[in-house]
Amino acid sequence: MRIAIVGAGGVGGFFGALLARGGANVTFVARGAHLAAMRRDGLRVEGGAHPVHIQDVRATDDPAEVGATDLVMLCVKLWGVEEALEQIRPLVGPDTTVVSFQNGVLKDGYLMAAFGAERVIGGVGYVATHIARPGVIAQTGSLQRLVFGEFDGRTSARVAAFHEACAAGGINAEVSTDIRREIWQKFVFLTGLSATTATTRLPIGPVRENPQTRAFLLDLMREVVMVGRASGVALPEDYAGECLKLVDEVAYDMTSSLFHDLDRGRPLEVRWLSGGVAELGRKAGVATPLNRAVADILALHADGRAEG
Ligand SMILES: NC(=O)C1=CN([C@@H]2O[C@H](COP(=O)(O)OP(=O)(O)OC[C@H]3O[C@@H](n4cnc5c(N)ncnc54)[C@H](OP(=O)(O)O)[C@@H]3O)[C@@H](O)[C@H]2O)C=CC1
Ligand SMILES: CC(C)(CO)C(=O)C(=O)O
Repeated sequence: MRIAIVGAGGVGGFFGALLARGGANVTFVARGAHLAAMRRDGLRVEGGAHPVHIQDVRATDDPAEVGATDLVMLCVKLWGVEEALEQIRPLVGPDTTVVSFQNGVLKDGYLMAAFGAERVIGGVGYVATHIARPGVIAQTGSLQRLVFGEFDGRTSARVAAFHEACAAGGINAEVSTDIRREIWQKFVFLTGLSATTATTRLPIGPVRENPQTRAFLLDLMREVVMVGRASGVALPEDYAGECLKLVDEVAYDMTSSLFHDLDRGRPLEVRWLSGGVAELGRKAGVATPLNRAVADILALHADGRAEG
């Protein structure tokens, strides 16, 4: 299977390395020092249970060199989507499938607008990773999981083929018949985790142990569930409670991609995460004071530091 990974960072670098290890024909679309290091030294994943080193990495900053592929995985930050979508047009032919493993619930709309709904399948990625240094992805904990599927829930040959490629690389991959709900479930978990770790500047361990920050986390997630339900997503009413159990299972020192970006002075995705909850809540008539407060507090950092 010919797979183009657009954005070879925490998510794209990690899952792309596993797909390449499993035998898929993977090309990374990358840039800057990270691209140079991958070309020179290959791509490494460190810190998790199973370190990976792919020596011969196909990587480019010019999608036209690659041409149409079977599947494109979009893994850039949400603030970089517009630029990336323009740039990757040469990767998308009549038979190409496009999937985003970005966070949030608005991402697939961007893909459908750019390439047509028929080319897009839905996806969510669970992993705690970041670029430690050029050419190297650092993983915290052992969580790694991809869930994907057709938006109409049917089983399809393209989803089955991607599932096979993931399994060959050792990815915990699942096909969903209700991918929209999966995307929202991840949104509940992620906005809780990212909002609390970024505002406290601490990993999830201490946040979930302290009764006050634990209640804050639960209430943040409850707001997202209410917005999802009001938007027609079949989330169980007590889904935030279920999510809290998931939060209790992740590594004590796990943070979030938002935390890493804040820590490094990079632009934040908060507009699409807690800010997205507040915006969707406003449209659906659901009050979201906690998510709004998180978005307002982090607004001063949303564009990153000049040197970040
Ligand atoms: N990291 C995590 O643990 C998880 C993240 N996510 C989500 O996945 C998405 C990606 O996050 P993450 O992997 O952390 O992001 P990273 O910043 O680690 O990686 C993105 C990479 O893509 C590169 N990039 C951006 N635009 C382009 C472009 N036009 N051409 C070539 N390369 C480009 C970036 O380069 P540069 O640095 O130069 O901008 C960077 O190397 C986000 O939506 C995030 O919320 C989901 C699950 C887990
Ligand atoms: C919460 C986590 C680490 C889980 O995948 C994530 O998606 C993120 O931080 O972006």
